Amino acid sequence: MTELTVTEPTRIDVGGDTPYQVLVGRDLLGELPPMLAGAEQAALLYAEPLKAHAEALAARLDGAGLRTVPIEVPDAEDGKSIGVAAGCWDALGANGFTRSDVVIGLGGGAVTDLAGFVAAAWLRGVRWVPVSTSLLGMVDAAVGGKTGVNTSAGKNLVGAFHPPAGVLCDLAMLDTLPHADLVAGLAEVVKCGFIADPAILDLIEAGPAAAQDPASPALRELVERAIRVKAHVVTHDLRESGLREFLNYGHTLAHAIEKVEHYRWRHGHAVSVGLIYAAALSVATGHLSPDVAARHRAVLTSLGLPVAYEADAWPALLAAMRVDKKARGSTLRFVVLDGLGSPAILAGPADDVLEAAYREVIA
Ligand SMILES: NC(=O)c1ccc[n+]([C@@H]2O[C@H](COP(=O)([O-])OP(=O)(O)OC[C@H]3O[C@@H](n4cnc5c(N)ncnc54)[C@H](O)[C@@H]3O)[C@@H](O)[C@H]2O)c1
Ligand SMILES: O=C(O)C(=O)C[C@@H](O)[C@H](O)[C@H](O)COP(=O)(O)O
Ligand SMILES: [Zn+2]
Repeated sequence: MTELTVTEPTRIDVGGDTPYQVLVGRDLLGELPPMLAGAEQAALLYAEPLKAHAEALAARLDGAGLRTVPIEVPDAEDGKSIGVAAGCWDALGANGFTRSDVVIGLGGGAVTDLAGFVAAAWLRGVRWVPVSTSLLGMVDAAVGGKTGVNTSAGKNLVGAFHPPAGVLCDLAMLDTLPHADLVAGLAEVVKCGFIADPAILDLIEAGPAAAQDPASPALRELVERAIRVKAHVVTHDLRESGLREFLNYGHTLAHAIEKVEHYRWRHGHAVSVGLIYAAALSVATGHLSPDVAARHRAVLTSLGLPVAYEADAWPALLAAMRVDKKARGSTLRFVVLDGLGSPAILAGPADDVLEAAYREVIA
């Protein structure tokens, strides 16, 4: 008789005022109903590529005695708008959602950011659970309670800190994730390697192909390591009054690229270019040695991530960076590296220094 090995999920604790667990494993949907205890209804937000998964999840929730209200939203960044959120609130109202009911976001980071924001504002805050289906969502977006939508002025400019009741990272979901989206998620994993856990970089360098294989033990280890980095940070600084800013390494330029590209670039691709820029800025301001900056380029390139952007985009990028959330008045603030695992804040660099660093990024 063949013996079946049941692998228990890894449970990663996130602390703070409202502690919760991030579960990582395969075939985890059975873990969801206990997280929803006390709810009569669950709104299930998803986008079209996850429709089959949403139907399966709704059937499971119905079987557990919950009335499921499926809400299909536009895919990817098209769903991260105040108009889409308003449509979701209309659906909650039409179905009489009360404070004991829950919102579930089934999808990548875009859907879970939207779902969390819908939950944060409905009745001034109801429970929500992200069921993360993309690599980027698992290692980053679903963890930490940053929720929100984009506005015409920029990325994630409206939102709320609203921690979830729990997070499901079902690695089996990655089997259907397009390869380009999987690789995009690795940019945030690499970010965690540089700001906090260099073992991540060693693992990727030892096997860039395994890092891109959803079924590999290497990818599971990368996922868990990146989640632990984020869990530690948000446990100690949910509202980004200090430590949490370091998770924004590479993001000042990344968000500007996304805006200039009208959100048609993947977030992870923009972060990859942003990491090259942040490393170059760290070198240009005397924080970092050039060999660590070169390691950024080597690791990201080995994964097939983009490391360059257009020369003539600089004025538009600089303008977009001025509404970065880390700015204080007219002073731009960047996350830089003093060394591996040693992030710091650079405040008010001169425009010519910013432009000189950008030359390292030009295609
Ligand atoms: N809240 C946070 O802390 C935080 C952190 C990082 C990123 N983000 C946000 O997350 C978003 C990026 O997330 P993303 O990279 O997951 O992009 P995404 O949510 O746009 O998903 C990318 C694409 O993959 C599809 N997809 C997702 N899972 C799938 C699956 N299992 N099978 C098939 N298709 C699947 C989606 O439908 C979409 O078309 C950005 O909006 C970014 O700003 C938020
Ligand atoms: O969780 C955080 O804090 C981060 O900065 C993680 C980032 O990877 C993520 O893209 C986040 O959404 C960016 O936040 P923002 O406040 O700069 O919009
Ligand atoms: Zn990010």
